[in-house]
Parts: sequence; C-alpha cells; structure tokens
Amino acid sequence: MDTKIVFPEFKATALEDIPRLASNARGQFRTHKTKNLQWRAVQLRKLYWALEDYKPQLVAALKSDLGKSSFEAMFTEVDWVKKDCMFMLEHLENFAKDEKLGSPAVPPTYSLMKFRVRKEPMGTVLIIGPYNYPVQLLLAPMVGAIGAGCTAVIKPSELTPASAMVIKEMIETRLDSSAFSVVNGSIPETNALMNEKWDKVFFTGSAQVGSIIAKKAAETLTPVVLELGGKNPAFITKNCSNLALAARRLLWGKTHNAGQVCMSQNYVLIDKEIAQTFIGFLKDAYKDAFPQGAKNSPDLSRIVNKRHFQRIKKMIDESQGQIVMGGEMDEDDLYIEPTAVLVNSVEDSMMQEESFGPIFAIYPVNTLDEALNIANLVHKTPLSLFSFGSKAENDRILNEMTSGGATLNDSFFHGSVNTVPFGGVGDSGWGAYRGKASFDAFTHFRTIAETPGWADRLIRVRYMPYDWSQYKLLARLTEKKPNFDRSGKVVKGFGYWMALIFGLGGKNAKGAFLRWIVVAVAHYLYTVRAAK
Ligand SMILES: NC(=O)c1ccc[n+]([C@@H]2O[C@H](COP(=O)([O-])OP(=O)(O)OC[C@H]3O[C@@H](n4cnc5c(N)ncnc54)[C@H](O)[C@@H]3O)[C@@H](O)[C@H]2O)c1
Ligand SMILES: CC1=C(/C=C/C(C)=C/C=C/C(C)=C/C=C/C=C(C)/C=C/C=C(C)/C=C/C=C(\C)C=O)C(C)(C)CCC1
Repeated sequence: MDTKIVFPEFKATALEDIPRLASNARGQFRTHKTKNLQWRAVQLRKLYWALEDYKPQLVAALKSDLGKSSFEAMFTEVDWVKKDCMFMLEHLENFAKDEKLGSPAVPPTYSLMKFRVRKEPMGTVLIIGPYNYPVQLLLAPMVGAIGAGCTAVIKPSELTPASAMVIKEMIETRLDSSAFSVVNGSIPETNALMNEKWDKVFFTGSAQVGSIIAKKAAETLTPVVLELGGKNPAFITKNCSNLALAARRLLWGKTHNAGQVCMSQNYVLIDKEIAQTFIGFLKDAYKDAFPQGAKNSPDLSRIVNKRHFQRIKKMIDESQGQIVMGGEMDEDDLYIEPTAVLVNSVEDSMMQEESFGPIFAIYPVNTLDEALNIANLVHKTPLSLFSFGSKAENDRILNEMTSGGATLNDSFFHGSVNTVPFGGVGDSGWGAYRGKASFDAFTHFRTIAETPGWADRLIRVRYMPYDWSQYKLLARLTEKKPNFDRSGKVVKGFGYWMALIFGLGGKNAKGAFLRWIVVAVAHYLYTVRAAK
C-alpha cells in the first residue's frame, strides 16, 4: 500500500480576497466573542488537537520542504507548538486577570481609587512567518494571539509550500474560521496584507524585509514585533573549561536544521593558542554526529532552495579563508556539508554575511580585547552570543557586548526552551514572545482607576479656583525629601542616622523588623538563662 502523503499544490490566496479576509477578522473581533476566556481556551484546545491529528501531514511537509528529519519536525515544530498550547491553557486565567495596582506604583494617598491594569486583546493581528521553522515560527506567535483574545490572519512563507498548504487546511478547518484565516503567497500577497489596517503586526524574517514591514506599519502607526536575524558571535578563551564540549555544542548549533537557525553562531572568535586543538575537536564531534558521513545522515536537513544554496555557496567561494572541516556540496540534493572556514579578516565574506546555513567562520585572536573589538565591528546588536571562558571573562563579554539573548558554555540553549522570553535587540529585533511574553505581546495593558463620589472632598485640590494651601497640604503628605545633593551624592543627614540606629543597620523596614526580632529573641533567651 502506498502511504506517501500528497500535498495540495501551492496556491497563493487571490489578491482580491485579502481585504475581505482582513475585514472578516476585524468584524469578528468587534463581536467581542474573543474576550471570553472560554472561547480562547476552546481555540487553543482545538489547535492542540489539530496539531496532533495533522502530525503525519506536517512531518511529511517539513520533510518535503526542508528535508527536515521527523525527529526535529516533532521536537522543534509540532510538539513545540503543542507544548505552547498547554502552557497557555494552564496559565490563561492568571495571565488574563486584572492586576491590582498598589504600593509602590500607587502611593497610599491614592489607594481609594482602585487602580488596576486590565489586560485587553490588541485586536486583529497579522502574523508573518519565515521558512526555517514553518510551523513553530508561525503558530507559536499565534498561540499568544489566541491567548490574548485577538483575531488573526497568518501568512506562512511561500518558500515552504507544502507546510504552508497543510497549515492553511489545518487552521481553517479546525479553528473558528471566522476569526482565524491563512493567506498564502509571497511579496504581492504580503503587500496586500500590509495595505490593511491591523492592530499589531508580528513579523519573523530577515532584517531587510523587517524594515519594509516596519516602514509600512509606521504609516498607520501600527505597532510591530520584529523577530530578525543576526551575525552571532561565539567567544572561546584559553580558560574554556572543556574545549571538546565547546566544539560538540557549537557543531550542534550548525547542524540542527542544517544551521538554518536565526540564533546559531556565524563565527567563532577563539584564542590563537587553542584554535588548532578546537578544530581537531570539531572534527571528532563531526565524526560522532555523522558516523556514515553527513550526506547519508537521516538527521541533517537540506537547504530550503537553490537561491539559498547559491547564497551560502557564494559565502564560501568568496572567502579568502581555509576550509578546515567539511566543504562538500551537491546542488541537486540542496546539500551543504557542515563546514568551518578559518579566516583572518573581518572583511572576509564568511564574516560579512549572515550564514543562516551549516557553515561558520573560525577567527583566531590574540586577546579578549581584540575579540570584543571584532565582534562589535561585525554586528553591534546580534540576536545571540555564546561565551566559553572563565566566569570573569563570560561576565566581561556580557557586559561589553549586547545581544538579544545569550548562552554561556553552550550554543543557543537560551532559545531552546519554549516558555522563556525570546527576542532581539536593536536591528536584530523589537519585542519578545514565548511563554507569558507571547500573551503580553498581543495584549494592551489598560490602566483603570475608579474614583468614588464620596472622595471628591479629598481631591478638592485639582479644582479651580486653585488653592495653594490645599496644594501645600498635599505636598506635605505625599512628597519625599531627597536624600541626595546637587552633585548626585547621597547625603547622610539626621534621617539617615536615625534609620540606621533604630533600624539596626537593616536596609529597609522588613530588614529592620527581622533584626529587632533577632534582638528580642536573643534578649529573651539570655534572660531565661540568667533566671535559671
Ligand atoms: N529572530 C527570529 O526569530 C528569526 C527566526 C527565523 C528567521 N529569522 C531570520 O529570517 C531570515 C530568513 O528567513 P526568510 O528568508 O523566510 O525571511 P524573509 O524576510 O525573506 O521572509 C519572511 C516573510 O516575509 C515575506 N517577504 C519576503 N520578502 C518580502 C517583501 N519584499 N515584502 C513583504 N514581504 C516579504 C515572506 O513571504 C515571508 O513570509 C534570516 O535573516 C533569519 O535570521 C529570524
Ligand atoms: C530527561 C531527564 C532530565 C532532563 C533533561 C532535559 C531538561 C533535557 C533538555 C534537553 C534540551 C533542552 C534539548 C534541546 C533541544 C533543542 C531544541 C528543542 C531546539 C529548538 C530550536 C528552536 C527553538 C529554534 C528556533 C529558531 C529560531 C527562533 C530562529 O530561527 C533530568 C536531567 C531532569 C533528569 C533525568 C531525566
């Protein structure tokens, strides 16, 4: 029996249908049904079971689009989003409930006004996905949108056509199709979508397209989340505790999904003295991962298409460096062997471009100063950074170079857990999502105050005719005196010494209280013993 799964041929959504789909989603939001937590929970449960039921099609589609192994398809795509659904379901009520605002945000003088933050759905949102994780990177943000109570239109990447068509059928047949729809297509369809008014746009993809999206969104002052790429550095110093482990972990970062991972390292800055040893360990790790050779491995994905194959090949072809691991390619099979290139210039093509594939540069340096200068020159705000040094060196690297996220002593572990916030900084991204951050990304935090009528006498100060005596009274009750002078120095005045003496050196009221308890207990024990 032939069990081969056949996918519907990729079909772009008709341009003339796009305004209607956007308008439907907006209209459905205005029915207010998405404000109901039960409705949201039902959609999340439906998405969970849709992913479970469509697993064979999704896994096969990922194989067809990217040569992705079923292991990675399950681990980082289908099961990943199912876990997201479970997490959102488990915490939905808690995330969505009003947050009471008390001290210190609200001073005691305003405590009668019942300040609170109400979590409101942003409205109707557009989610645009990239090709490298067609399921995860499109549907994980959608879990946030559903949890927050938004309606949404989602647009998968056209570079992964099989996944895009399976996702369209799955979402539109299994979720509330009046609230959620899928637009398939490329630039014209995305432009048509961007011509519509959204309450938020969530874009994952390249910085170049991110900038087009942000500009267009700015015309209508539409907020955007941008999840972009970066030229991510790894630092290895002489004090790296286990060089073989560093090699194994960094090789993982470039073999997982064939290195088509926004947060994997682009280049490794390594102390000159240990560079050759590291290369030896890399080769060992390679042999362990691919005992039959990388090309024969059932685990290694392929490059998404010929354009990206040629882009990656060009980086290697134009490099002045020396290939020290890998280097084999086969365009017909879209196969690129995991490859490391030893380089000695920031101008090298391997350092200038984002690799977004199974290749990376190794750049030997003399000092950590030099490494930090190079990394800041190549990309000041990468999406991630990896550091394999002593504690002091790792701290220094974190301190002297920023990044969206960072992992010490490993490749992208900070981005491998689906409930911790993930996002870029500067030109590697705006905003974050995953876990609670996904709910927050699609939520308007609306501050509410409620002023009881009987309190009007108390707030008389705001009314005309203005009365300075009322103002002074309020100031006396609410204004804090500075404990610092005009040069910014803390002044240790009478209040400071009193607090120190009567607080027994405690830093705050709680600390002082605990110290007084200790004193009281000690005094009690002493008097009991003395009495015996
Ligand atoms: N930070 C992250 O979470 C993350 C995740 C994955 C990929 N990325 C980055 O994305 C890039 C690779 O992904 P990609 O090639 O799919 O990105 P891309 O920017 O080419 O495409 C992303 C989406 O934008 C659409 N698009 C492409 N060109 C467009 C245009 N001119 N106008 C409007 N829409 C357009 C595509 O159809 C696709 O849906 C890399 O730079 C990678 O680092 C970032
Ligand atoms: C099982 C036992 C234990 C626990 C073991 C643990 C915690 C294992 C953890 C393993 C991990 C974290 C593996 C990492 C997997 C990597 C993944 C899932 C990669 C994901 C890729 C992603 C998200 C890509 C994203 C791409 C982006 C954003 C851009 O392109 C113990 C030790 C507790 C007890 C014994 C048993």
